[in-house]
Amino acid sequence: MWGDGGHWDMEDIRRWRTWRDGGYKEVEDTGRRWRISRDGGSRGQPGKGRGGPGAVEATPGVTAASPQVQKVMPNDSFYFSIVRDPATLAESAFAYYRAVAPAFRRAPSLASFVASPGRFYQPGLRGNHYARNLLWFDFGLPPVAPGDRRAVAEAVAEVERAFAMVLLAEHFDESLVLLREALCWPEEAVASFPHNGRPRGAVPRLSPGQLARLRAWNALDWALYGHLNRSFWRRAAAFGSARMAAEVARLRRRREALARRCFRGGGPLPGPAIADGRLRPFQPARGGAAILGYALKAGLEAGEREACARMATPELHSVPQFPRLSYGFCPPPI
Ligand SMILES: Nc1ncnc2c1ncn2[C@@H]1O[C@H](COP(=O)(O)OS(=O)(=O)O)[C@@H](OP(=O)(O)O)[C@H]1O
Repeated sequence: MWGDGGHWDMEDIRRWRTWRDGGYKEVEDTGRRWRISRDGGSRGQPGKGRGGPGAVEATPGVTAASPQVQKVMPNDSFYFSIVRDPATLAESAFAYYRAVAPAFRRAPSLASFVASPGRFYQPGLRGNHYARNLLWFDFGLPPVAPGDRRAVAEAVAEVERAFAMVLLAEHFDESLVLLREALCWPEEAVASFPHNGRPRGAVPRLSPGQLARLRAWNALDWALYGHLNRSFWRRAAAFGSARMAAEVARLRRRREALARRCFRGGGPLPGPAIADGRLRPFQPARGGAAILGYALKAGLEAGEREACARMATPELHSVPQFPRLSYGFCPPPI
């Protein structure tokens, strides 16, 4: 994603900064931990992305939903987030957060964790939020029993109310097309590259049975994801399938051309092969697969180099630049 990414754990950060009225304001974390992630939570006044100069926020976790955030964000802020199938999210988290989640660490392998996660999981242990219902956690939703259908439905409705749009990681390009449309962004605004990926071959293939087990283990996330997935496809249908296909194809062509122009090797490289520390993605502990990033081609002229570097920069280094990039472009309504 364009510099987003939750592989960066920000548990120790108690404040985050947001841009408004030409200056930075610090927003106090309400006390619980949060992380920049592929999903997140925020209340505020969603759905008014059109027509105003309001900020655009791809939110981090729950604390973005706090009244403190609402105080400093413009009323017409456009809040969006992104979710992923909880089964593949769980596999990714197992690979990435093994060192910090006791439930993952205690399991001798992914297969044994998937076979009986309850054997290794103890609720409340520091780091175990990575091991169960991570989307739910990141959205800051209250802990409810998965069988409590009413409570689950209320929590899901709250997310739907808070976010003008929730994207799907599995359909990242379609998501970018819809986001661009909602915000009247120019095409170049969504020219971006996947970050924090793993080399092909390093991602284990889960069997249908394993996928089902992980979805059952993450039942709250599965309920949330199912709902948001349906909303996403309703929006995509309204956009039009032929139009979507054409825009996605154009986005991919643009990305390929940019990759050839900007990056050494024309694509992602394992982090350790990237000499520039500002472009090297964080590498998780405990011998996981190398996380991929991008190295710039030699000989780029200054302007191009800066543009390429922006797209190559992992979230760890690019988050501080977010505020100045956060603007919508829709003309005001007449
Ligand atoms: N553009 C795009 N399209 C599809 N998939 C993408 C994209 N960008 C990132 N990714 C995948 O997201 C995973 C990394 O996510 P994050 O950077 O958010 O990190 S985290 O897992 O939340 O910590 C990581 O998934 P895994 O490889 O399964 O771990 C990335 O491959």
